[in-house]
Amino acid sequence: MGWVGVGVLIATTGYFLYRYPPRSWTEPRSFAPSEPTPDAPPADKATNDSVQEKHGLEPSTPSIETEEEDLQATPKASASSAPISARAVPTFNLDSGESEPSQPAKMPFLSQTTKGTAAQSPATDRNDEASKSQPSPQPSLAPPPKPQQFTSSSTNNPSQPPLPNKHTPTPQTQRQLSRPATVSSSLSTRPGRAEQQQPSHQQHAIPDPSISQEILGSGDSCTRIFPLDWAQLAANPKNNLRGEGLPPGLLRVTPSMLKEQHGRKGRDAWTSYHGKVYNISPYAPYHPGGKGELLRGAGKDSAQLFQEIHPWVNWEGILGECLVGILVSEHDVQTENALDAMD
Ligand code: HEM
Repeated sequence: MGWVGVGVLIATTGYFLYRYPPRSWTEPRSFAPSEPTPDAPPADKATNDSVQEKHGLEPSTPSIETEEEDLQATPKASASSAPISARAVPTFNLDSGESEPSQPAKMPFLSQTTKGTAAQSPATDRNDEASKSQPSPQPSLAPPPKPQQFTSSSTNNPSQPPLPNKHTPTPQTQRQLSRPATVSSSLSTRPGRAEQQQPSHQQHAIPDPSISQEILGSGDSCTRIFPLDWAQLAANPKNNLRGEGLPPGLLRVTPSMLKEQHGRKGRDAWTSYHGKVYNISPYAPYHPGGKGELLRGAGKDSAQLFQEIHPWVNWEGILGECLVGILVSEHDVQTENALDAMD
């Protein structure tokens, strides 16, 4: 019997050596992934079982040979080494819990998605929220900067008294210094000023012309009114901006007549500009430079003053409705009067 067993062992060993020569032992994994079949593990198991059963009948089989046979028993048995070769390639090891934490670090564009899904997990929710709340650069979480509000109290110069008196056109005191681009651009030819001015967002009532007339006799100065108010006032044909008691046509105004219209003692303030005479009293409360500045030209020609200060301002566009007459010399008027007397 012993010889028979030895013979069977030699025969078996010779058969396997013939079937799987030793040179193929060094490359058992080269063909392992090429035969991954869904039923590989059962087939592998069955093959191993059959081998074990065979070795179970051979108690004298060396363990070294058994391991060699386990690895290379059949081609399907080689496929059983697929997990080993898969472990060698980390990208295929989806079951490994070690690769998941390192994945977001390698791929930042996936880290947010990973965080987003992980944030839904209660286990990692606290850590993620803590990490989000601390270094979060989202500006939407911060309150927006409070817009700067320009109120009459904030824009008014403390040294410059407001206009809460009887001479002030009532609805304009709360919006001094605010200028609409549309009106100002139409009234001024100065380049770049329209961009600096704030858009209008208010409705302005047309001031009562009687109030404007009331201003004429006042001694107020530094009245700054919204130019739109003056534009609306000038656009109203019912407002007699030329003054009370004047004939409908243009007057022939001599320098002596002009000098008498100085704006005091209940008289309107007239001024001349390029041969035309204007009643500047209605515009006084609306003059951006102040009433006192404007009245510096009362009773005389204002061309030089006007050109020195703001040559870009459209005089005719602002004071067109205030045109009283044309400036003539004293001699012309005397001659005309003499001719009238002769007739
Ligand atoms: C005749 C004597 C006048 C004087 C002494 C005078 C003086 C001034 C002064 C000091 C300013 C302020 C300038 C500034 O804040 O930068 C000003 C602004 C202004 N004045 Fe006169 N002014 C006179 C006549 C006029 C007239 C007749 C008009 C209208 C036709 C007028 C229309 C304006 C306008 C629209 C502004 C604002 C200009 C701007 O902000 O660009 N001024 N004036």
